[in-house]
Amino acid sequence: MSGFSLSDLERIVEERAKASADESWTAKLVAGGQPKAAKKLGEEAIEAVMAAVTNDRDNLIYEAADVLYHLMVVLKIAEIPLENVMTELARRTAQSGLKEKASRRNS
Ligand SMILES: N=c1c2ncn([C@@H]3O[C@H](COP(=O)(O)OP(=O)(O)OP(=O)(O)O)[C@@H](O)[C@H]3O)c2ncn1[C@@H]1O[C@H](COP(=O)(O)O)[C@@H](O)[C@H]1O
Repeated sequence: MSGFSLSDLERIVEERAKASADESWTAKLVAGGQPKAAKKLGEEAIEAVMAAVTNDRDNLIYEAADVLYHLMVVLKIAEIPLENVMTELARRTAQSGLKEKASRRNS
């Protein structure tokens, strides 16, 4: 166990967003605005998908880390605290994903 959490990453992103864009990738992404940052998240997600479908375990771990980091940057730009996402996930624990999907189909 690394002991490192998404909350730690959120704090780092929050802090580094204030740095100069010359010395921080985070600050550069934030300064570039949401369309660019979201596009980067999409690219990293596609790289993770490719690693998954090719059973490239090591690369999937690497790309998943890229996805989580870039998602944290996108959430930061959107001013959505990680806590809001965790609250939504917690709400979903009340129901199975399959049941939730079926309830949407019936509505
Ligand atoms: N976790 C990350 C993190 N993950 C990925 N990246 C950067 O995201 C960029 C991804 O860009 P690219 O896809 O072009 O890079 P790549 O994947 O190597 O390139 P390809 O081969 O895929 O084209 C790289 O520059 C990575 O270094 C990250 N940059 C920062 N962090 C965290 O943010 C902290 C602060 O970083 P700075 O903001 O740069 O100070 C770091 O200490 C880390 O904790």
